[in-house]
Amino acid sequence: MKAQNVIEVDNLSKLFGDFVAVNQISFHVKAGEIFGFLGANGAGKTTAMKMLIGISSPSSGKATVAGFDVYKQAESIKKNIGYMSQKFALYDDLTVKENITFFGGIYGLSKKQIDQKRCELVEELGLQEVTNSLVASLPLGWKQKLAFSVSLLHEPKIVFLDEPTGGVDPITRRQFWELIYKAAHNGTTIFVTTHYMDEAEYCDRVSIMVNGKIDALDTPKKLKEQYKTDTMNDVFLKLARG
Ligand SMILES: Nc1ncnc2c1ncn2[C@@H]1O[C@H](COP(=O)(O)OP(=O)(O)OP(=O)(O)O)[C@@H](O)[C@H]1O
Repeated sequence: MKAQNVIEVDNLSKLFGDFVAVNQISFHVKAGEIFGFLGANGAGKTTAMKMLIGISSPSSGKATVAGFDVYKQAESIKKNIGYMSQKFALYDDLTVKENITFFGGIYGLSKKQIDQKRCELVEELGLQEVTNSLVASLPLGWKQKLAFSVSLLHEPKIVFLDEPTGGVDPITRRQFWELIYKAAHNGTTIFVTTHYMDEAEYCDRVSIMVNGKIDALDTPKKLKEQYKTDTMNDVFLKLARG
């Protein structure tokens, strides 16, 4: 692994029977980068991400995450990353405090570390009034911000976010992205999938998957120049429509 790359992917593929869900993708992500992983529904983003977080073995190709091989060192990958998706987030039937304590324990933090992290997190997110409320009772945007912060409890090198802001309004999404910027500023690498093109504009670099392949990869500025458009939305539409 080159020193500055925390994710290196080389010709990675995943087949389900005869169906090629991920087709020989190659890219790298640098330390501290916010990397947007875009594609239409069914393009293969989640399948690719599952290989990178060590829960699905590739059919062929190579990849390392945080310096660990996805085939042989999946357990080390899991210890060095954070993960958040719409489907896997927090426990609705535990309180804010209980969720932080539970996940802190899963991530191997001591009681002292958990208490300290909980104080910082509650302060940062302004959750003082709701620490003993069930997560189920919180607005979705608060749940997302809390889930993101919980995914960073063990200070992972990389955090993988699979459509983290689905279903909330643009202002709440913008607030979520402020947390992302802060984490990136502190050195955490962000790998994020999204269907919101305003969010694609916030990324350092963006890849766009079409039918299992990466058809474009660059900074939002360069992609807009290359496709002669003013918005990432138009870049996306040009690629997705072929
Ligand atoms: N376990 C599986 N078995 C068979 N096919 C699968 C499996 N998982 C995913 N696929 C197929 O692989 C393709 C890519 O799916 P994937 O979920 O990776 O897409 P995606 O880009 O994440 O889409 P979305 O934006 O809707 O989440 C789809 O056609 C999907 O039906």
